[in-house]
Amino acid sequence: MDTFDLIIIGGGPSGYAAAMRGIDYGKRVCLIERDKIGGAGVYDGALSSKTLWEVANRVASINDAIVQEGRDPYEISWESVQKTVNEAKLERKLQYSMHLKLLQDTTTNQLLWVERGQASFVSAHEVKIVHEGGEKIIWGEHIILATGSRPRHLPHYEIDERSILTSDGIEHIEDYPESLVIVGAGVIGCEYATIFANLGKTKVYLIDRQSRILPGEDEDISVLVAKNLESRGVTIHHNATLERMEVVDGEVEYELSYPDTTRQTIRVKKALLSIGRVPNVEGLNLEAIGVTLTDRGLIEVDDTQTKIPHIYAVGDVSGGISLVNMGEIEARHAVEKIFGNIQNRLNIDNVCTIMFLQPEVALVGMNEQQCVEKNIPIKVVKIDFSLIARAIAMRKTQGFFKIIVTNDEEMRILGMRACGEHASTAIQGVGLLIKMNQPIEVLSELIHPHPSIVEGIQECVRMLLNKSIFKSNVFRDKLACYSLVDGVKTNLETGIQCVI
Ligand SMILES: Cc1cc2nc3c(=O)[nH]c(=O)nc-3n(C[C@H](O)[C@H](O)[C@H](O)COP(=O)(O)OP(=O)(O)OC[C@H]3O[C@@H](n4cnc5c(N)ncnc54)[C@H](O)[C@@H]3O)c2cc1C
Ligand SMILES: NC(=O)c1ccc[n+]([C@@H]2O[C@H](COP(=O)([O-])OP(=O)(O)OC[C@H]3O[C@@H](n4cnc5c(N)ncnc54)[C@H](O)[C@@H]3O)[C@@H](O)[C@H]2O)c1
Repeated sequence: MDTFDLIIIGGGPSGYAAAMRGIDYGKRVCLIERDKIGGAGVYDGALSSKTLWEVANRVASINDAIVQEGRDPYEISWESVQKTVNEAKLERKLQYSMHLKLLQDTTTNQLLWVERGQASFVSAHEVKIVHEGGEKIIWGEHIILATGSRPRHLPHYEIDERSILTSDGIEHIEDYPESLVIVGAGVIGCEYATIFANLGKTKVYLIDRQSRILPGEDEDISVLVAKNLESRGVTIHHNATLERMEVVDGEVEYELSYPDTTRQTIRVKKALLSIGRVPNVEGLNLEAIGVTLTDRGLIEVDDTQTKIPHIYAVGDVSGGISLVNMGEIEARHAVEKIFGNIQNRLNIDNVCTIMFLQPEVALVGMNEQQCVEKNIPIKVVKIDFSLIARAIAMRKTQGFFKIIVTNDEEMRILGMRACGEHASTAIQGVGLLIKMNQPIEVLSELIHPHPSIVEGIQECVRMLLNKSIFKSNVFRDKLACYSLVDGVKTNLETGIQCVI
C-alpha cells in the first residue's frame, strides 16, 4: 500500500493550496480529485462567472456610451460569450495540469502524487480511491478534507439544468434566454442578475424573500445595487415567497405570494436557483471514523481540525466563509499546523471579498448592521465617489467608501465597504491596516498617487481626524461622519441625534 505524509481529498482551490503547502515542507503528498482540478474555483464558479461578468460589464459600458450618441446597441452572441469563458477556463486548466505534471516528475525527489477518483475512508488512516479502471487503498499520516460544496436544491422542484438551473448549469445554456427568473437574492443571484442585465438580451426577474436584496450587507449597498439592476430592466420581487415553480410547455411558470396575501403567476423561459450551497460530505464514510458534522451538515472543525486529531477539513465543506481566498488560507493554515507546529489560531478579521455587481462592491471586516447587532459603539465615515478626482475623470462617479472605526480615541478600523470603480483594489490597503493593527493616522499621512480612487479612503480617514480637504458641513449630501452608540445616531458635524 502506498503511504503518504499527507492525503488531501478534493482538488478545488482549498485542496490545491493544501497540496502545495505540503510539498513546501518536503512531505509526501497525495491529492485526490474525482472530477476537475480547480473545482468551483474555476468551473461553474469563481473564474467562469467572473469572466462572464467582465464580458457583460464591457458590453454594458460600450452600450452606455454608444446609446447616448443615438447609435444602435452593440450585441455579442452567446456563442462568443461562452468562447471567452471557455478560453479563461482552459488557460487556468493548462496552468494547473502543467504545474502538477512537472511537480510529479519522477526523476527528481518526487513529493506530489495526483490520483483521479472518488475517495472515501476505509479507516481513520486509510483512503479508498474508486475510478473507472478500478480501485486502490492508500495510507496517510494526516488527511485533509477539501471536498467543497454544490448548489442547494429546493425540495419538490426538479432541477433538470435545462429549464430550471443552478450555477452548475447556467453557463452551459445554448443561447441567451429571452427571460430568466432568479430565485435567491444573495451573492450568486445578484451576480447573475447583473451579468444577464448587462448583456442586455434577457429580461431578468429576481425573487427576494426579504425586503431588500443582499440582506447581509448594509442598506446603502442593497439600495444602490437594486437601483442599478432596475435601471437595466430587472424586476425585483421583494418580500416574495416562491409558492410554485414548474416546467410547463418547455417554459418555467412560477407563482409568488406576498405578505398582503396577493399572488402573482409569471412565465419565463428559464429559472436559476441560487439559494446557497451544501457541503459535499456524502459517501466519504465519515461516520465510520468519527468525523462529526454540524447542525448545518458541515464538517465540524475547531480551527480547521476535526474531532479526529490527524484529520482536518478546509474550505466550503467546513463552512466558514465560502470563498476561494478563505479556502486557500484555511488550507495553508491546516498544513502549517500539521507540519510547521504553529500555535496561533487562524485570524480572519481582514478577509477581503468582492461582489461582482453593478458597481463592484468590496468588503473587509464588519459592516454597520453587524456592529449594531453586536452593540459595538462605532464611528462611521462616508465619502461619495463624486468627490474623488479619479472618479470624476473616469466619468464614473457612482459609489462610496464607508469606513467603520471604534468609537474611542484609538479609532481602530473594524471594517470598510467600497462600492464603485476600483473597489476591489481599494479594499486591500485597509485590509492590511487591520491585519497590521495600525492606526488610521498611517493612511492619513501616506502620500497617495493622484488621481486615484484610494484618495477617497484617505479623505475618509482625514475626516475622522478633523483634517479633511473637503468639509462635511459644506458637502452634506456627499460626506457623512456619524457615531452609532446604543441605538442613537449622532452626526459628528452638527451634533444632531436620531434614534435608529
Ligand atoms: C457561481 C459562483 C461564483 C463564485 N464566485 C466567487 C468569487 O468571485 N470569489 C470567491 O472567492 N469565491 C467565489 N465562489 C466560491 C468559491 O468558488 C468556493 O468558495 C471555492 O471554490 C471553494 O473551494 P473548495 O476547494 O473548498 O471546494 P470546491 O471548489 O467545491 O472543490 C472541491 C473539489 O473536491 C472534489 N471532490 C468532492 N468530493 C470528492 C471525493 N469524495 N473524492 C474526490 N474528490 C472530491 C470536487 O470534485 C471538487 O473539485 C463562487 C462560487 C460559485 C458557485
Ligand atoms: N463574489 C463572491 O465572492 C462570490 C460570488 C458567488 C458566490 N460566492 C459564495 O457562494 C456562496 C453561495 O452563494 P449564494 O448566493 O447561493 O448563497 P447566499 O447565502 O449568499 O444567498 C442565498 C439567498 O437565497 C435566499 N433564499 C434561500 N432560500 C430561499 C427560498 N426558498 N426562496 C427565495 N430565496 C431564498 C436567502 O435569503 C439568501 O438571500 C456565498 O455564500 C459566497 O460565499 C461568493
